[in-house]
Amino acid sequence: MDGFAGGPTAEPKVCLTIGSSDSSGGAGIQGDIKALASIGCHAATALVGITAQNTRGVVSRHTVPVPAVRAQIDAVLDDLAVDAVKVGTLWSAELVADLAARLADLAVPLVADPVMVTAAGSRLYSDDAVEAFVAELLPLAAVITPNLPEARLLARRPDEDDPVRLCAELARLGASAVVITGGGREVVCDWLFDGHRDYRFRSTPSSAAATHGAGCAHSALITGLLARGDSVVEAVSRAGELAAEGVGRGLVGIGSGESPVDLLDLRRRADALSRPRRPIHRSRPTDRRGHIAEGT
Ligand SMILES: Nc1ncnc2c1ncn2[C@@H]1O[C@H](COP(=O)(O)OP(=O)(O)OP(=O)(O)O)[C@@H](O)[C@H]1O
Ligand SMILES: Cc1ncc(CO)c(N)n1
Repeated sequence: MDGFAGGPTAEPKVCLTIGSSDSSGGAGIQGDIKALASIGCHAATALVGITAQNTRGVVSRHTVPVPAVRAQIDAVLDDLAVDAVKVGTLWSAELVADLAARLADLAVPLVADPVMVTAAGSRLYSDDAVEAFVAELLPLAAVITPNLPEARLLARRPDEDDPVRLCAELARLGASAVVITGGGREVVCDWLFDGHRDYRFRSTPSSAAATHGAGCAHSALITGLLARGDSVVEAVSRAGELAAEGVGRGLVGIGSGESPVDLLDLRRRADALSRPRRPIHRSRPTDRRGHIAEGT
């Protein structure tokens, strides 16, 4: 059972994710939708870019015009009661400035994942977008979630190896809370500064080469968990565990490069559907879904 025996007790929260399409379906907006669904959240989306991408890297990228991004965000915020917002790929300073202007008065948590380089090593930002992010979006965010190379770029500390010092520097630049993710084959450790204390969350590293989308899933999970009312520390801790599980059961075999994480446990779902169905005994004829046919 999935815990619905007595009927659902909580309504799904609504999260808006602002980011780019990944044609291979593992990261970006597609990854966010799956990660949010895995924790019972409804994902609304605003596309800022389109990548032609597979598990080996980004082949080409196209930006969505800033007014078209703004129109998507307005359409969602004007109608849906959004409980938290995530921002991913940065693309350009013009986009970052417009997002900051639109999101400045947001009354719900904003999670900013400054995606600059993908797991396969492809670059997804312009230099002026980094400066604009630090000046305009970073101060608005409840949490920022760079990985170690991204944290060095944002903090302008190219030689700093200590995540705790990088968290402190990003907090000094105005971030309310900073998570530096440290996925890897040998050690997996995320560092958090929540504005008060430093924390370290270790996960068991999965040797499976299925980390495509791990960072997007992690920040989307934090967004959904904040929407559900978790504190920053709780959300970061649980998101790290769930992301690590997603890597552990990642879809090795899909794509020849860095295969996608799996937050939705697709193998279990595929397996459940391929088992023979039990016959339905009813006195009246049923349709293919087992519904009793009308008028009989
Ligand atoms: N090999 C691994 N084993 C277990 N968990 C992992 C592994 N790699 C990453 N993770 C998990 O995924 C989360 C995201 O970490 P990672 O450092 O890979 O993000 P990222 O570099 O921003 O990813 P991306 O390039 O997809 O944006 C981490 O919190 C960690 O828990
Ligand atoms: C579109 C997109 N966003 C984010 C990432 C991060 O891995 C990616 N690979 N592609």
